[in-house]
Amino acid sequence: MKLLIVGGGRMGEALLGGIIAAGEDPAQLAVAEVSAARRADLQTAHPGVTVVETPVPADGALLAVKPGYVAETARAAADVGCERILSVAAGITTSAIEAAIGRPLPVVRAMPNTPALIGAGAAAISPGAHAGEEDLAWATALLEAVGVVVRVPEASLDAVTGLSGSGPAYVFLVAEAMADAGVLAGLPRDIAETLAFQTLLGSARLLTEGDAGPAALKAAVTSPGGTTAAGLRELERHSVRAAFLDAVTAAAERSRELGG
Ligand SMILES: NC(=O)C1=CN([C@@H]2O[C@H](COP(=O)(O)OP(=O)(O)OC[C@H]3O[C@@H](n4cnc5c(N)ncnc54)[C@H](OP(=O)(O)O)[C@@H]3O)[C@@H](O)[C@H]2O)C=CC1
Ligand SMILES: O=C(O)[C@@H]1CCC=N1
Repeated sequence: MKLLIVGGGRMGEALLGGIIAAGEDPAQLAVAEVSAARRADLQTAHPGVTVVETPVPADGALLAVKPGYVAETARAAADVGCERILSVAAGITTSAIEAAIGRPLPVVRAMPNTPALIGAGAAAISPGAHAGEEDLAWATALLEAVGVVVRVPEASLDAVTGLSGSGPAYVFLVAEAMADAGVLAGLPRDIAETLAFQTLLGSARLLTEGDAGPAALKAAVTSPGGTTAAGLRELERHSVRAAFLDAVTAAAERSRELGG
């Protein structure tokens, strides 16, 4: 096996689906998942992938279990002969994983996000004490198959978790709120959702595909004395900007707590 994913939950399956969609041969992939019901779902959704209850040997193991299970699953993957470990768990440090394994195996820590499922993920990675350039290149290639990857010092991974790891949930909340607002303004639900979701998609593409930053793009929508200025005044009055600052700060702090 090229890759063993330990934990076939929401993040594990998003990465599995993204990696297969990017062209990886399912016969080279295995998933170890404790829940029998999840194993059945995974086998149906991803034909050709080896779905097992406990880890099997692979070139590398990607740990996508809850933070509390990382130490035991890292040890189990190392014990069956996986040659390097990539953990995507919030908060759990490479030194904690290395201590759990008890011998110098390369460990890389990453924080991806669920848009990896459609190849639009954002991930940051950091090496552990025994991970070299080859190990980082392995982890980068894996995650680049499903989105963009940046390298950060490990101390920054909690901030990454608060911003882009948890970030899709903030955007989905905004999407819900915009669609609700359209309904409040008198639009049918399906039309409000189509317009709200496409507005988010188009705006994200302008941010990522063009040269202009958010301030210039916002100014281009905001006519003097017009509708957008009236709407933005309400967002500022409700401290939406401060709410995002607090949300990312709280999520980063929670990531630190999970590690402790
Ligand atoms: N969801 C997200 O958007 C993101 C999550 N992450 C990280 O990914 C990790 C997984 O999160 P998420 O996918 O949301 O969680 P889930 O609960 O959806 O998935 C974890 C899965 O692992 C299974 N599991 C638990 N112990 C073992 C074990 N020993 N061997 C094999 N499988 C096991 C769980 O089974 P059971 O439920 O029966 O215990 C569950 O199916 C977390 O550490 C999280 O911090 C990182 C970035 C984004
Ligand atoms: O909510 C969580 O703890 C995980 C980590 C980042 C996204 N989901």
